[in-house]
Amino acid sequence: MMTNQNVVTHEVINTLIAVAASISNSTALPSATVPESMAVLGGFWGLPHNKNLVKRLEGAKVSAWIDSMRASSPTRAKSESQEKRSWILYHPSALNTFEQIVCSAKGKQVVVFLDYDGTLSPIVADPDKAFMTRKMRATLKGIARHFPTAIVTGRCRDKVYNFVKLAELYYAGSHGMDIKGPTKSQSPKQGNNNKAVLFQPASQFLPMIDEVYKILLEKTKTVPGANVENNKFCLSVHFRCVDEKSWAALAEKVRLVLNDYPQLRLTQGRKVLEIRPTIKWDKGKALEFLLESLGYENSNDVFPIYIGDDRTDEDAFKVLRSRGQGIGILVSRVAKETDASYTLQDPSEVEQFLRRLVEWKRPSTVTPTSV
Ligand SMILES: O=P(O)(O)OC[C@H]1O[C@H](O[C@H]2O[C@H](CO)[C@@H](O)[C@H](O)[C@H]2O)[C@H](O)[C@@H](O)[C@@H]1O
Repeated sequence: MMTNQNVVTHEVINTLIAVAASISNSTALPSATVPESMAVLGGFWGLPHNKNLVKRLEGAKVSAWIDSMRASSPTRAKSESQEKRSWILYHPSALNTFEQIVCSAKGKQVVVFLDYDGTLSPIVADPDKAFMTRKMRATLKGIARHFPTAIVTGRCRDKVYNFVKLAELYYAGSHGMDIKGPTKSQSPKQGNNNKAVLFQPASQFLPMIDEVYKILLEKTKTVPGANVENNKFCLSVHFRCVDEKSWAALAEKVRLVLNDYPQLRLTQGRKVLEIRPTIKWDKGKALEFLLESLGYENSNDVFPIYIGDDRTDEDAFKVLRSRGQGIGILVSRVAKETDASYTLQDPSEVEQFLRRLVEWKRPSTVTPTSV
């Protein structure tokens, strides 16, 4: 179905065609051959009068996804290159600058937001085995004792709860489209109120997501290593165990399926393509929703700390930047474009940072002197 929203103007189309033509190294179509209005089909530009151009545009889209996925999960870190050194200058280690960070947080309510995969658990080949260490769980427990704490993840909420297993946290699953508050309240603002917040802005998409999940399972079953994960309000197509030679073919299968679902969009993560509703909701909006639920909507006395490793975490880093509040910490060993202000290398550094936060907050114990 064509809506006003997905009809683009002649001018925009001409610009796109010129860009696409320059990408594919060919000449732009004369504007006279472009129809007056064209529908955007599932994020791909439908140009019925020139099939070759359509193919080139679609090809460009698929390779852009693949390039983006590669950039999100580089296979090895470049050694201390000039690029990395200057990146670190602008995004210093949150461990090396810990005193500076807590100095800015002094007198404010710290609220902790944590992505799951690649942040609390190391990246592994099998998404069902992305376990957190016991040490991380113990540290998280300590964090939740002192600060309101939320897990903000692309995963299905129930699945991430089964990994984390802490009832005192907020959980924002499916990229924030499924939010639930603690069932065991510890946060200072909540007192003993055990009422769980529940917010699901994409619930009308559930039947469509289920339908697309089944189609994708069927269409990708011939690609060795491909794995489709149902994250309730969104889906993940995993490329990690697929031979790189087959990536383009797998991405093309995904694109073809999505052509029939213009209400779904696609984002790229670490060797994963994520399919989700086109609603304006992301991890940044989830962060704002949670701050509001905690009563810090217009407060200057709050200091949110968001830690994440993925492109989807950038939405949350951007929100913090524009609010001018708190800090974003990117988990990465390699230089990446980011709106985060600080970095940590891997989940073990995340655990060290969180442990230092607990120690900072814990009242120092005075040893009684014996007479
Ligand atoms: O927002 P996140 O918590 O970072 O979730 C994003 C995706 O994470 C998971 O995939 C990633 O981790 C897997 C396990 O380490 C790894 O095998 C995969 O290659 C990574 O992309 C999760 O399985 C996805 O559903 C999430 O979308």
